[in-house]
Amino acid sequence: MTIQDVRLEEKQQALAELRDIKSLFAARGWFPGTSGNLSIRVGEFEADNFQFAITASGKDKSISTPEDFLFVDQSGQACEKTSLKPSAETLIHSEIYRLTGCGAIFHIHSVFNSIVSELFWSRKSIPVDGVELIKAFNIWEEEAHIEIPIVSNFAHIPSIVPEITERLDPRIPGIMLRKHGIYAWGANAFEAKRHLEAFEFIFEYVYRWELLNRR
Ligand SMILES: CSC[C@@H](O)[C@@H](O)C(=O)COP(=O)(O)O
Ligand SMILES: [Zn+2]
Repeated sequence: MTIQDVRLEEKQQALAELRDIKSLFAARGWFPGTSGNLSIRVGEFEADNFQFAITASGKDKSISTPEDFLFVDQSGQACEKTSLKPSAETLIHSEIYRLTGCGAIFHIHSVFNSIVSELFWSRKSIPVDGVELIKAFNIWEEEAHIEIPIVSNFAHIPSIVPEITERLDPRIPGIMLRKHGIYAWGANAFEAKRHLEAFEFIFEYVYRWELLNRR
C-alpha cells in the first residue's frame, strides 16, 4: 500500500464518520436552520502535515448529498478544486486544531447552550459543580468544579479567533460562543461526540437548576 492509498483510506474513513455523525445529530435536532458544522482531521498533527474534512457552508444538514463535505488545509483553504464553500466558521476549526492537536471538532447550536451562555456572560464562563458528566471530560476529582469558557460572538469570524486563543482551557474540551453555540473537540470523533453530549447534558442541567433556584 502506498502512502497515497493510506491517505485515501483515511480520508474515506473520515467522510464516512462525518456522514454518520451528521445524520445522528440532525435526528436530535442539533442543526436547526442549517446551523452547526463538523470536521475531522486526517494526517499527522505533530509533523505539521494535516488536512481536515469539514461540512460545506449553508447546507441543510439534515439531508445527505454527495456535496456535504470538502477537505481544507490547516489554514482553512480548500485542498481540491471545488465549487463547495467550506463552513463560514472554518477559521475557528483551524485555530482549535492548532491549539489542541485534536482529531475532531463538532459545533452545534441549542436553546440550552445559548441561554446558559447569556446567563453567565458577565462571568465569561459557565460554572459547573460536581455533575457526574464532568467525568466525560476525563476529570475524575470528587465534586469537581469546572468553568466552561464563553467568548464573544462577532459576525466577523476572524475577530472571534483571538478570544478563543486567549480563553481556551486545555482541561476543558469545549468553548461557548455567546448566544451562538458550543464547539467541542476530542482526539477522535468518538471522543468529540462524548464531549459534546456531556456539554449538552450539563447545559440543560445548569439551565434547569438556575430556574429552580430563581423561583
Ligand atoms: C444559519 S445560522 C448559523 C451560521 O451562522 C453558523 O453559526 C453555523 O453554525 C453554520 O454555518 P456554516 O457556514 O453552514 O458552517
Ligand atoms: Zn454556528
